[in-house]
Amino acid sequence: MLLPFSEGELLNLPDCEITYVPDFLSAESADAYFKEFRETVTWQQDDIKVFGKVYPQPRLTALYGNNEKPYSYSGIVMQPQRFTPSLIAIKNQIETKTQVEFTTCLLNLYRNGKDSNGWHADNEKELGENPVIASVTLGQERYFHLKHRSKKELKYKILLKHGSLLLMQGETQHHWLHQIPKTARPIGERINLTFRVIP
Ligand SMILES: O=C(O)CCC(=O)C(=O)O
Ligand SMILES: [Fe+2]
Repeated sequence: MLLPFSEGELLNLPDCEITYVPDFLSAESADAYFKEFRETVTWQQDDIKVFGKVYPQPRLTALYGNNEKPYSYSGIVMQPQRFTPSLIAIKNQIETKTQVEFTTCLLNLYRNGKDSNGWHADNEKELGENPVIASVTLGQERYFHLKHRSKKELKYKILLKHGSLLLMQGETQHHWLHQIPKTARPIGERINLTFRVIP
């Protein structure tokens, strides 16, 4: 994947390849995209199964793509809708930087500080051996936590700001877990777009 260092910060962590690009979108286009996706995406709340118990997922989601391939995780199977022009525009902007062609975008809406995304790796088998994930943040900034699977002392957190891009690639999903924790602070809504490759 091509990404000149001048355009992003490669996190100084072992066993992973994670790049943060804080100013990926201008504030104006990030504002406009937030408003558009908030209003026009058909957000759904699925149930997830954790240790045999069923809970409503603590955020809303939607799936878009340029093929018919479903995406399955945590016992949920999502069918994609066709990419919208705005999702295609953002995807093209990411592809220019990364030289990777993305097929699918999972959108997350965190309505407030109680919404979250628990510890996981994006290692579903449809994503291939070394998944490439391009994650765009719109709206409220939230912390993104990382922890190494076996070296328990290795932890990291990064504040993902409005209009930023975070790229995970290489062996990242084999060795690290990530989460968006809850926060007790009164905060606003955040939309996250995670572009993925499901060939
Ligand atoms: O909201 C985020 O920044 C992370 C989302 C995520 O990890 C996922 O959808 O797999
Ligand atoms: Fe993830």
